[in-house]
Amino acid sequence: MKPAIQLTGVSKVYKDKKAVDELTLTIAEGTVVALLGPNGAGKTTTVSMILGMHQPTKGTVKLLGDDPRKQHVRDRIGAMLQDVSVIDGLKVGETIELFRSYYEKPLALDYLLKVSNLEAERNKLATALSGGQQRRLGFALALAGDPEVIFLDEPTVGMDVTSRQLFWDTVRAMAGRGRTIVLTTHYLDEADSVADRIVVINNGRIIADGTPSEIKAETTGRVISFIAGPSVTTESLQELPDITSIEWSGRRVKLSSGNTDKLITLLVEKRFEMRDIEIQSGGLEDAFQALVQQANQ
Ligand SMILES: Nc1ncnc2c1ncn2[C@@H]1O[C@H](COP(=O)(O)OP(=O)(O)OP(=O)(O)O)[C@@H](O)[C@H]1O
Repeated sequence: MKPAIQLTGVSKVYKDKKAVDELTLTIAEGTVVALLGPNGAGKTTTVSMILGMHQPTKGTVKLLGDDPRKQHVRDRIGAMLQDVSVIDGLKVGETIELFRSYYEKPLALDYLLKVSNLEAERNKLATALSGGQQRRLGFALALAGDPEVIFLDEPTVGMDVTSRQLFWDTVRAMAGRGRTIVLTTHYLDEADSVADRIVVINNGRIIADGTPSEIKAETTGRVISFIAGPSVTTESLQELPDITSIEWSGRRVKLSSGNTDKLITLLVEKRFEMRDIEIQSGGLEDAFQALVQQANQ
């Protein structure tokens, strides 16, 4: 499989902050890759270097085998970034038409309106769209030139459930047509269901890389959850060994651990007040929390 994106020893330093640290990553054509990481991990910086918007302090970036700033490369990529800038005075349909006119073989206007769920807004001024609708317009604009590589930076923020579903169906359909898709998201369930590969970044470095099931398997962690009695506090739980994360939802507490057998024994021995106990295999969310926590230790 030919690489669509190649980063070799890429670093980006802003004044005294190393946002990206010696990142080496190859993304094959036709794959959907999710870049995950906590706030400030370096995801957006990485994407902006792949797009040629920022220059690396060190290392090399190749997009479709060449410098991302070259016009023939730019013509073959589409990006939906966090800020969508709409053009004053243009309607939705006109905005999409304008973007289509930049490309040799654009996708049809009707198709773009359909997949962005903006058919009803076609004659509205783009500036009059809601935040979620503007993001969907950003998606239509990113796809306008039928790009070979598509970048989606936190694409579904502010989208309603129907638009989100349609959005991911379209992304999968684009991947089915051999397009390469790189996305960043904080919605791990979306990454789990849509990505072929997940790359976890923390402090500018890759801390895990694999299929969603490989990432989940990497942390053998499982989850114990129970409804906690009044005496159970975060502090009392933190005294127990092997807990990788503690999450509360009302009085239900969810504990992730690499050794749930030992943990449940300790919880019983130490007479923690518990009812309605459940033990589950950890999902991507738990694997992600555990990976970031391990990396920060
Ligand atoms: N233009 C800039 N000048 C200085 N520091 C910057 C700049 N852009 C990013 N940074 C810093 O670089 C680090 C990585 O930021 P980046 O936006 O790439 O993270 P991210 O993983 O995309 O985060 P988020 O999930 O919050 O979007 C952060 O510490 C951020 O404060």
